[in-house]
Amino acid sequence: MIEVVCGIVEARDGRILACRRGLDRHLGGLWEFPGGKVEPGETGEDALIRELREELQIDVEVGTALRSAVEWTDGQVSIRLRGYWCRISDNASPFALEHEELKWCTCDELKTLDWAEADIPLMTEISASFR
Ligand SMILES: Nc1nc2c([nH]c(=O)n2[C@@H]2O[C@H](COP(=O)(O)OP(=O)(O)OP(=O)(O)O)[C@@H](O)[C@H]2O)c(=O)[nH]1
Repeated sequence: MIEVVCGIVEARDGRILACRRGLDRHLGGLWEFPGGKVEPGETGEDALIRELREELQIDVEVGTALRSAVEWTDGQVSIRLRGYWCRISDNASPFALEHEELKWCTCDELKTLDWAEADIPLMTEISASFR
């Protein structure tokens, strides 16, 4: 089981960052929350800070973890996905080094995107927190 962490990156205006995976990657073209695999010796928070620097060139403050940890497999790849709320600093703007597209979304816009399957339970929890 591969440990994967992702960031629910919230801007000041409450919008959340959705990222579309590169077309040539696993689950290419689907939407995800930015993040990646936890390396040996890293905490989830460490991995998230590293990944968001590497793929979006942003620094974030990592906050609380979502309650849902999602176990998902397609028969070849098995992951445990954990999400953390993150704050982006005021003047930072993400740059898509690895993603096909980035989008700052309202809660309603998030629901319209075509998400990687493992992200659906995270989405449900996030939507509930906006009610
Ligand atoms: N980052 C991320 N990965 C996700 C999400 N949902 C989901 O199923 N995954 C899957 O989790 C795995 C980890 O993804 P990744 O490719 O971002 O990780 P990485 O940057 O460390 O990988 P790499 O450098 O080995 O390609 C992939 O199989 C990816 O398809 C998500 O919301 N965020």
